[in-house]
Amino acid sequence: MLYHFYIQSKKLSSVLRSVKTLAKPAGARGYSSESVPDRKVAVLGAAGGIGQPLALLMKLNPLVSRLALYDIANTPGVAADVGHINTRSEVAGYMGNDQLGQALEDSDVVIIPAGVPRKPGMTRDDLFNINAGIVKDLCSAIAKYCPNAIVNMISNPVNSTVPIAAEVFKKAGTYNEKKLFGVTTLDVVRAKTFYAGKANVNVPVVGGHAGITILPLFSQATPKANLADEDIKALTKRTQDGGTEVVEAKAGKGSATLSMAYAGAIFADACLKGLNGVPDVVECSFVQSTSTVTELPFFASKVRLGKNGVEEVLGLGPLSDFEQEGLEKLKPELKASIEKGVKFANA
Ligand SMILES: NC(=O)c1ccc[n+]([C@@H]2O[C@H](COP(=O)([O-])OP(=O)(O)OC[C@H]3O[C@@H](n4cnc5c(N)ncnc54)[C@H](O)[C@@H]3O)[C@@H](O)[C@H]2O)c1
Ligand SMILES: O=C(O)C[C@H](O)C(=O)O
Repeated sequence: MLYHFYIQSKKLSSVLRSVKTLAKPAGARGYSSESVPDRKVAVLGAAGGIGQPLALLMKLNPLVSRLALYDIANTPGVAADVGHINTRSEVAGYMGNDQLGQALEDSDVVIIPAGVPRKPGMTRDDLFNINAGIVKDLCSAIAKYCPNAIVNMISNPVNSTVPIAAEVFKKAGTYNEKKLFGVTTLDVVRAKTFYAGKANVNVPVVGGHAGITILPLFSQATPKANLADEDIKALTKRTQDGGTEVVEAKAGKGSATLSMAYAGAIFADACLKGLNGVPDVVECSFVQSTSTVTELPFFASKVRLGKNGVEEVLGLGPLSDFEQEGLEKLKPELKASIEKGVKFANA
């Protein structure tokens, strides 16, 4: 079990090895002692199903020096618990709107898993009415207290919450398209797992984060398995329905939390590495897009991360006929979700 986790966790190995490596000088981890920058990460929704294991994984990340855990309830307990782990970062818990500013001040990266999860029979869009307001308020506070932070949006529906965040930041005059990310890493994690069992593969997943808007590009998998078209179709559907598979298995007790915390920790780690100047950090993410990718204003693409957030949004690359068809099919739904978010933020 642990062995499997190790194999799957190659990208997160620096995080998971941190307990051991923290006993060594910082230089042993690829940074000289002087060059390990001070980095504050805030998790909003830190007492939730994703928030708690994500707080744990961020506490294990040696790139984090300050960890702020914010929620509307229960953060003192989570912060006390996580804070006893003897790794680099100092942990502080913040609870309630009065403490949100303190939680956010000076943050380099803000991760948002705040909001309600799905129950069986619901779509992610069914969460819009509650989560849109939560995200809008949290983003207004980000604009006020840490306008330069990188934002990792986990709260669903990501296809709409990211455009909401963009509009809030635009209104506040703080929008930086290079620093706003919808976290779609779980789609990549699933595509890799379903495609190749436990092996270390790379599969880009583009589009958005809901049903058919999730488009895994198995034709670009490396290393490539020799699979029949029917198998690729089945893998695509399973990746698109991965969230629903977990929601149904949890039978009313929420959606993916542990795999999401893992995925969120990988993405936040990539953002921190980019900020710290580590070269060639590439992850898929739902970001502001351009006509060189598609006509849609936001789209999940391979993104090169750097000191300022997005360094480069990479093109889609060659698509198979099946993927090209999937791309055309997803556009109307993704466009409508983006427009719904924009309209809500400007109402
Ligand atoms: N992007 C993805 O791939 C992905 C994957 C899984 C889940 N999600 C989404 O993440 C969200 C959270 O899921 P969960 O399972 O952790 O839910 P959860 O209910 O277990 O936790 C949510 C937490 O958010 C907190 N919260 C609510 N309003 C808040 C506010 N205004 N400020 C701060 N915190 C607030 C709650 O108190 C709770 O602790 C859901 O919207 C879910 O759909 C996204
Ligand atoms: O499916 C959900 O509602 C949660 C999340 O978006 C997921 O993909 O697991």
